[in-house]
Amino acid sequence: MSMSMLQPCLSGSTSSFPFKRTVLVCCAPSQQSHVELVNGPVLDARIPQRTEIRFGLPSKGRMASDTLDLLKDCQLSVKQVNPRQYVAQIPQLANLEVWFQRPKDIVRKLVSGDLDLGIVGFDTVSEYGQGNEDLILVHDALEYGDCHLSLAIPKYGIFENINSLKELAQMPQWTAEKPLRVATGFTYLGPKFMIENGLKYVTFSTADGALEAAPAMGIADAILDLVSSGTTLKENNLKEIKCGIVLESQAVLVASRKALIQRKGTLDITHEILERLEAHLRAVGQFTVTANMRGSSAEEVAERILSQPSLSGLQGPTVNPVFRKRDGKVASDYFAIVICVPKKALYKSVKQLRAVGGSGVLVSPLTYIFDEETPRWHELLRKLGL
Ligand SMILES: Nc1ncnc2c1ncn2[C@@H]1O[C@H](COP(=O)(O)OP(=O)(O)OP(=O)(O)O)[C@@H](O)[C@H]1O
Ligand SMILES: O=P(O)(O)OC[C@H]1O[C@H](OP(=O)(O)OP(=O)(O)O)[C@H](O)[C@@H]1O
Ligand SMILES: [Mg+2]
Repeated sequence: MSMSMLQPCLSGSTSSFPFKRTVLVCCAPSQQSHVELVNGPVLDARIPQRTEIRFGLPSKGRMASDTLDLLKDCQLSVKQVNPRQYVAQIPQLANLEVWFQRPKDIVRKLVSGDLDLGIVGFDTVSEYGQGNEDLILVHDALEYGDCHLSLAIPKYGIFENINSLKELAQMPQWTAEKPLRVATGFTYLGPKFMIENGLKYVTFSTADGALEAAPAMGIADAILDLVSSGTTLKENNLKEIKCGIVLESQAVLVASRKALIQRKGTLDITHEILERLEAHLRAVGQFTVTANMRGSSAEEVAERILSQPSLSGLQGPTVNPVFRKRDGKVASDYFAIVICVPKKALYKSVKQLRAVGGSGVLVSPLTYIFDEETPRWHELLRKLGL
């Protein structure tokens, strides 16, 4: 494992944008030409000229398949000719190109204007976006990729009785000459967190993976890495500490503010994607339940249903008369009822339905629940000042 020492950026700066552009002048003066090296994204008021809207999705890693599955569930299936082809289409969304990229490159390319929209983990937006105001969270909770970025220390040795960030900070061992050594891939968020929490004597090293090995190898005292199940920490004799969580993360939809405002069609496409995501994620936790109930009127049936705590549905039950012909007359002594029920409460709800006379109970999955309002859309317009 190669670990390069990083200078902890203890200057207190929270943003390293805009990046600088270096212009090298080479060749003899007579045949002078300019070679422009771009060291990083430049905060530029213009956006690259193109007519297509670009949507960045994770090309591999643990976010990749869950992202495609979510889009598919929203009827936005991505058509990719083969897995090594990095450009694809979503037939439902005209004029949109999907580009498969590594999550950190999605964030970098949103900042540089080479992508307009993207789905990545919130940790990646925070680490590689570095607070850049051009990045806008359109949907902050896509409900997969859950993890948290956390500081962890060994369970043994000098750390045996250390259980909080405060106790770690107060350990007499850390001095200017012998600072706390932290191994992390989060070289922006790590130092920022330490500064904000008043840890003065800290130094950082980085590696591309298997960071949990660093303390046992004697390379670091602590690590700052993503945790989901906690198994990797446990298997390497490490523990999390109180107040040691830097951020909670899950998959998010992020956009470039400049693209939303300046690139024709971006706002409309974002609206459609957002509406589908919100409506689908609301629906995921619910079932539609239909049943028949005998009764004298729709009101009387509704009253019986509403007497049960788990049967009120999203906005109360829908009760429709079922008409039947009896002795030559059309009558309705049966009613069809429709309610939405949280998946977790399904069995309880079915029992309550039966208790008030429900029969022929049908349960079906829901694809979307479109509300009148899309709260996140209004929030987006507000952020954009529109
Ligand atoms: N246990 C976890 N460890 C790491 N990432 C996780 C975990 N659980 C969820 N994630 C999410 O998955 C994202 C992508 O992780 P993954 O390691 O697959 O990709 P990557 O970091 O781009 O690839 P690599 O680790 O090869 O550089 C993370 O940024 C995070 O949002
Ligand atoms: O809490 P857990 O469920 O155990 O997950 C946490 C581990 O998963 C990630 O590593 P990854 O699998 O990406 O391997 P890597 O170290 O090679 O990046 C992360 O960097 C942790 O090491
Ligand atoms: Mg990884």
